Amino acid sequence: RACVGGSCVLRNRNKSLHPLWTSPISVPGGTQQSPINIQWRDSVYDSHLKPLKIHYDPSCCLHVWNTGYLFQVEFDDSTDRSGINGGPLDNHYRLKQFHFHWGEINDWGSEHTVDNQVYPAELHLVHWNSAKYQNYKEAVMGESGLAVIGVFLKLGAEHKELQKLVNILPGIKHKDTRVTFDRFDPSCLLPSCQDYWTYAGSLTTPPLTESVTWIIKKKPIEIGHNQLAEFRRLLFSALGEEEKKMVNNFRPLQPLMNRIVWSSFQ
Ligand SMILES: CCc1c(F)c(F)c(S(N)(=O)=O)c(F)c1F
Ligand SMILES: [Zn+2]
Repeated sequence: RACVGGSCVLRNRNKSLHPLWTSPISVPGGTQQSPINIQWRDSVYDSHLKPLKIHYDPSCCLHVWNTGYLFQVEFDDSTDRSGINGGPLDNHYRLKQFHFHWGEINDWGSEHTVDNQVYPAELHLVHWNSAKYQNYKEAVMGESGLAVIGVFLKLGAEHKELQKLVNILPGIKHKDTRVTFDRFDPSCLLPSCQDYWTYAGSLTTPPLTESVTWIIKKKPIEIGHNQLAEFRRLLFSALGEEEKKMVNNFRPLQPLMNRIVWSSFQ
């Protein structure tokens, strides 16, 4: 650490690691961090878990941008038009954005694992508690602030609707670039099976706050090899900087500690 004028600058000791992970990878004192390995046989069926109710209005879709760590599709969250409730949730949660995490090769890339099985990518749909908080920024920092649906991606048939998004990725190759993207309903990216696991966790990116109710779908969706290859053509780096491929943008597994993973199915 080089502490100048009270602000500590972490030295990036490891050039190949994305800057996000040269800082401590777990929050000091964090007791419910994400992602985790879900051990299927240790998960506990909760008969009181209701079906998750999901409604997304395609007209809420605004744009896609390259955050310098992943690409993110942003939604208009000024009304409750798009969101979720039911399942493990006590309130309505508004859809704010969705994004993916993936590897440089097909052998890894997801953040969560199931019985230590890794998937090549994982989709996260991020929602915030609009009954308890005024906006997303406050919800990120607060108790029961966020609900994130996680969907595993496996290689197989090309995903027709996802192709709409893949087609515009060349337009956001570099960090902080953005393109308009509208009339997209992300429920087309959910598996038809309703089964899910749920547990109390955190953001997997800074600020790593423990404000997330995770809802991890049991069944993966399929995407084509060429579609995942297109994700890997994105860059962490900005225009004019030395090119760094946007790959391996997942956080390492975190300890389960004193938590139970609940299942909506037997
Ligand atoms: C601060 C914006 C943000 C989130 F709110 C979030 F929940 C997640 S994640 N992987 O836990 O779903 C992000 F990756 C992320 F960048
Ligand atoms: Zn994520």
